[in-house]
Amino acid sequence: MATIKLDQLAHAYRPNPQAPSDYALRPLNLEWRDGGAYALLGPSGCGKTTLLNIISGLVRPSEGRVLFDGRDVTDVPTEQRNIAQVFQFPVVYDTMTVYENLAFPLRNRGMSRSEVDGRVREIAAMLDMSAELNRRASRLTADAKQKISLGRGLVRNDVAAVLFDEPLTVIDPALKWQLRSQLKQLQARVGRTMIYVTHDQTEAMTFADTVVVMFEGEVVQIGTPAELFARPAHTFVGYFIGSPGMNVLPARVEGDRAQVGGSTIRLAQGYPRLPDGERIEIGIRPEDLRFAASGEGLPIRISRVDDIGRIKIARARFEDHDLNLVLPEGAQVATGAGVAVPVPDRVHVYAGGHLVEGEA
Ligand SMILES: Nc1ncnc2c1ncn2[C@@H]1O[C@H](COP(=O)(O)OP(=O)(O)OP(=O)(O)O)[C@@H](O)[C@H]1O
Repeated sequence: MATIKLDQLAHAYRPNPQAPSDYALRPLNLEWRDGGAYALLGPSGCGKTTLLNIISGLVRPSEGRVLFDGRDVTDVPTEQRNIAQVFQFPVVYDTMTVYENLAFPLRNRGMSRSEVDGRVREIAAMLDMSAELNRRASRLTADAKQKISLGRGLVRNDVAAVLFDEPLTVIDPALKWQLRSQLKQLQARVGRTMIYVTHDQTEAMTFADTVVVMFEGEVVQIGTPAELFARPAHTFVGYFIGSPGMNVLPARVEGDRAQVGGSTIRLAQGYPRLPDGERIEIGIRPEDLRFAASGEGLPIRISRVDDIGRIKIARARFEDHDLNLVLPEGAQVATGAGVAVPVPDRVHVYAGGHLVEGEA
């Protein structure tokens, strides 16, 4: 196990990068705690795989260093980094049995027969594969093969970290739920540093204690699932996490007032130091807007109410913008006019996409 530190790291696939957009990974400093359960979350093309491959050594960063427990491994090849990696698609030996597949990484390291047997049976039990140990891998479904890949990633207990790159892509949706929570339990039990790459917020939130959110080659927020939800550090985080995502509205902010079109929204704090020339927006979660038929609030017109079971979502227009409100269970709201009342201390202010701290 190891603490993994990325020091002034950046990566460009093209030579002589100049503009930020030339980088697949923009400069970052990041420390992955020993034994932590991390998710690396972001949309397609944001640089997740690049970052993972830099940690495993498949890609050499064009700038900066990778340190394992303080040791510089930037130029150390993958095989010597002691990393287990699980990919999107199964990597198994078809001619071997499930048992032999799981035993392979251990036998390779010269572990004794009884130790190998103990580890293989333990991992198989964790993955509900004990009954299939003697079956040949070629006879198994894609789901089962991917479970073997997961098992092979988890079977060694001497690895610096286990890296998962969208490991549940080929798994049947019903089994996905089960495997996702099993993986979380496994992580807690084996206590190894694990980094799980995904573009699926539910997968990230279920697996990780700490979620690292990436957007356009940049790490835009690192936090617990609750922190990401409560205080998105970037408009992208607000939009990407939560269902529906945060409402983001262009605004003019002066002191403790935000102006959206002809409406004024009171803020919990003042914002005297907003940078010049940046796009100013406010973000309000649909959960932080209360609907009222009339009274003080933002004038809205509800066009549709979607009942999605536990909650209802009102789709509305406000000052020429779309606005979503989450309505509590049992709320009876018809389409038409009303007001939306925001919780003042949950209205966030953003400049150029990044959260700005208010001043009391
Ligand atoms: N070998 C490569 N050569 C050149 N450009 C690359 C290479 N690999 C990735 N890129 C580019 O780097 C950027 C980041 O890609 P990366 O695969 O790291 O993103 P990702 O978030 O993992 O996306 P996905 O979820 O689609 O795999 C993208 O613009 C991609 O086109």
